[in-house]
Order: sequence, then structure tokens, then C-alpha cells
Amino acid sequence: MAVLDIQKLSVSYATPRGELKALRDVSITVPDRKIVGIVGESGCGKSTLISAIIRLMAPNAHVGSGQVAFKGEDLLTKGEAQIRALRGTQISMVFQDPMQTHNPVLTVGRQMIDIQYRDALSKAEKRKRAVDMLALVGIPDPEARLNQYPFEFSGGMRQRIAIAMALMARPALLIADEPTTALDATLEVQIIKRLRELQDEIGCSILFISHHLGVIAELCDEVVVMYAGEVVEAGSVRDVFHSPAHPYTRALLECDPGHIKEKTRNLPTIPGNIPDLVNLPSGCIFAARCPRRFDACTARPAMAEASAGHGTACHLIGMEMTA
Ligand SMILES: Nc1ncnc2c1ncn2[C@@H]1O[C@H](COP(=O)(O)OP(=O)(O)OP(=O)(O)O)[C@@H](O)[C@H]1O
Repeated sequence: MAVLDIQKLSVSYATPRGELKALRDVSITVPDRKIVGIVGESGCGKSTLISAIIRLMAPNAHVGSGQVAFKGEDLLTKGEAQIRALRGTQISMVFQDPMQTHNPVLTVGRQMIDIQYRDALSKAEKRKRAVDMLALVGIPDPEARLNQYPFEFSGGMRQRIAIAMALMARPALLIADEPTTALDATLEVQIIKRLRELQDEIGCSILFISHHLGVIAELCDEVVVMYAGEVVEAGSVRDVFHSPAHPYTRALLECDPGHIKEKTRNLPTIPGNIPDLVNLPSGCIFAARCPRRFDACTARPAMAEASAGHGTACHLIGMEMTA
């Protein structure tokens, strides 16, 4: 069973200009023990998606339709207390800025012991687990460093500690939102490698959000390409990156042919802007920027199989298959 199975999720925001449709019919599956990457330009709906999964949505957000099943149970219909019990235990998060996770006035050890408040263990046992987890993410001399405050660590170490804290409860799902974007390239590579090892060891699934195509290619099993609130392509990293089917994915990869080797840090820019999500075009969402648009693009394309397990929302698929 998939750990996370999002089906046809639509989320909008009430704005003075009208309803802003941030996510439309988004379906994403994160299989057991797999790492799924989400890539897309700024504004494509990544943060909205995360906030819907963990149910920490902005007050003006509204879920129009869809399901967010975690281990088979729809999170959207759960009560606040049930969701709170899942957050930090079964579903954990790592953010771009580790200081969002850390309390600056408490030692790392105290914070790592505090987050085990649900576990019936002695303080010494909790401390031992914290030391083990710090060692696992590669913090040297973890016993002594437990007594230090977050500011006493470098940015890379703070992010490792944030990962250690997120994995402390051995969650079934880790949501990592651009966790390495603020780090330099060498640290980024180290952390990605460690994350992969930890994922394997803990046996969790990861939903990994990044602008960085090279990191997605290196870390993830599967990738979902989002554009202006819709999933335009999804499949294995190999299929999507080596045989991209959607013109948007192709444009991203063509802007940056060395994307896998060079570890491009920012998503390449392609000409044009994303459409106004308050006044959406009626047809394909990418048509205005698409170099291959044709008559059929005035209708919205449904998701179709480019190959087994590799889907794309583009009319060209039908054309190329019948051609
Ligand atoms: N609270 C809000 N009220 C109104 N519009 C919002 C709100 N939050 C996000 N949006 C809009 O919803 C759309 C999706 O935003 P979202 O932050 O989910 O995208 P993103 O892909 O995470 O972007 P980024 O990479 O810049 O964080 C954008 O057009 C954004 O302006």
C-alpha cells in the first residue's frame, strides 16, 4: 500500500481578486520505502500541497475536493487532535531553514529529549537515543554536542540535526521541503547521501521538494513535475529525466542539458510566466508558453500514459502514439 496517496486534490485561496485555484486535481502517490521528488517553478503549488497534507493551511485556504490518504486513511476528514498526533511521529518535516525546527534558547539535547515526550522511556534512555540519532546523521562527538545550543553549530550541522529530530520518531513519511537549498554544494551532496542511507535504514518514505534537478535525479526514485497547480508529468526518475514527455519538462531539461552531472542549483528559467491562477485559461495550462502547442491544446488534456508507470498531461501523447 502507498504510504501517501493524494487523489484529485484541489485547493484554492480566497483573495480580493476572486478565488485563486492553487491546486487542481492533483494526484500524487508515495509508495512504501520510496523517495518521490516534486519539482516545479515558484508558484506551482508545492507549499500549498505540503500544507494540505499536514493540515496547516492558511486561514483563507479551502480544500475544494480530493483525498489525502496516509496509510489508507483520509487525513482531510480527520479531527485536529488526530492530525496533531500524527505530525512529528508518523509524518515528520524538514524545512529549508533548520532554525524553523530549532528552539534557539534550548540545547540540542533538551530539544531531542523533549520530542520523545510520548515515549515511555527514562531520561537516560531518551538521551542515548538522541546521541545515537546524532551519530547517525554524522555529527562528530554527539555526546558532548548534545549540550550545545543551535547557534553553536554550522548551517550544515544544524540541518543534519533537524533531520535527526525529524527522524527521531522513525516516521513512516518524511516531508523534506528544499532541505539543502541553503547549503553549499559539497554539504548538499553529503546530506543527500546521508538522507538516502537513513531512509533505507529507517525504512520510511520521503516526499522531497526541490528546485534542484540534479538532487532530485540523484536522490529520488520517482519524480512529479508540477506546473501552475497541476501535475503535468510523473514517473520514475529514469523515465521522466531521460525520456521527458511533457514540453514543460523538456523545456526545463533542455535549458540545462548538464542537469544531472552539474547539479544545477536553481530551476532553469524558461520564457514566459505562469498563468493567472484567478483567471485560468480554459485549455492546457502550459499552452501559452508551449513551443509545440496546436489546435487540441484549447481543451484541457487528461493524464495519459507515455509508457508503463509514466504519465503526462499533454495532447501530444495521443498524437505521437497514433502517428
Ligand atoms: N495564503 C494565500 N493567499 C492567497 N494566495 C496564496 C496564498 N498562499 C499561496 N498563494 C498563491 O498560491 C499559488 C501557489 O503558491 P505556493 O506557495 O503553494 O507555491 P510554491 O510552488 O510553493 O512556490 P514557492 O516555491 O515560491 O514557495 C501562488 O500563486 C501563490 O501566490
